[in-house]
Amino acid sequence: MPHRIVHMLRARGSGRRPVMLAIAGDSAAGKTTLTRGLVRCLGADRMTAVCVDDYHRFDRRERAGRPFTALHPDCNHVDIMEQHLQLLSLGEPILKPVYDHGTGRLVRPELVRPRDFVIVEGLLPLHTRLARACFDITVYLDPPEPLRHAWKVRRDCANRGYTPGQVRAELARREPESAAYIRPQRRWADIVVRFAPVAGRADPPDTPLSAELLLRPTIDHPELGPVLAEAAPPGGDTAMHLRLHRDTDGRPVDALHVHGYVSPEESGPVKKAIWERLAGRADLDPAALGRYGDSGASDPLAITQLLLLYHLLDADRRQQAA
Ligand SMILES: Nc1ncnc2c1ncn2[C@@H]1O[C@H](COP(=O)(O)OP(=O)(O)OP(=O)(O)O)[C@@H](O)[C@H]1O
Ligand SMILES: O=C(CO)[C@H](O)[C@H](O)COP(=O)(O)O
Repeated sequence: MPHRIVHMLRARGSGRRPVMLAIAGDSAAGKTTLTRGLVRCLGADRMTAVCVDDYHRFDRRERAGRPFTALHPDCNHVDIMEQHLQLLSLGEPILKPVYDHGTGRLVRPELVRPRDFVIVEGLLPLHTRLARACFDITVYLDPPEPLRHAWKVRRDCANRGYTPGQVRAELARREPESAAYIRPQRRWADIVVRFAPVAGRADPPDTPLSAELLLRPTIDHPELGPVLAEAAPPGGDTAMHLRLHRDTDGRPVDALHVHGYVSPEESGPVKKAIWERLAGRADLDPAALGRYGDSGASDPLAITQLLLLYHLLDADRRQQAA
């Protein structure tokens, strides 16, 4: 059982090993946006970010003639990705392949030495049991499909040389593989994050998207109830709350909602309280959180990133105490 051996090796290893965070999701689900803020906040000298789309087996031209898309496990070196995740999780360097999204070509591999924290984002980081065994924290990004499609059209046309019609045709071609290989990874996430507009509200057009975070009991989350109650405005019209949801398997699960229209008076104390739980880390840069696109700023995104920082530092603290 190789995944059990990975669990054992990671638990037994003496000395510090990297804390591993997976961020899985479909193309243009927001993985890079979430990752970028974490790296900037914690510092690139302490955090390594790896994109597992680099393990594509075929370049864009070769893929065009195949019966599957970039989402299919057969279109990726999943076995090599697994080997590399195991090495990174034990603190060992890898020679990682590199896929250039601008040109669609596979280029010269790069040496990656894991720092204290490693974020692994991409299409299939939670696809196999062995890959999943390498992570301390797992996240799945789950925006509504129409929003993700709009993000993908905009991004692929601006940065990857596609026309809107090409992107829409590719999204349609990918749908069966999204259903078969990408979306099933949601099940393995400790935290499922959905950025979306709030239905039925007529907020000004630049209002950030709201965030809904399913906080599954597979890891220990910070106690947010009292913090939210304290920050709630008088009258009880709250823009941030914890509710009990039914997960896809019917089990109850906490869901944290942070609405895009949240006021700084309400979000400020909650951010401060989570920040204080980060053990007063003066070395973190809070200004890096909540940024998207060229100049967008979002409190729901900042709070999502703060919660992930909490988990990264908490996993690191537990590991050092063990
Ligand atoms: N929370 C958010 N609020 C507003 N826009 C967002 C948010 N998250 C992502 N976006 C926008 O969606 C687009 C796609 O995001 P991003 O590049 O982070 O996705 P990705 O999952 O890394 O994509 P891929 O895996 O295909 O490279 C970007 O234009 C980004 O600005
Ligand atoms: O799903 C994707 C993640 O970004 C890409 O589309 C995939 O990596 C292949 O890239 P492209 O076809 O744009 O060269």
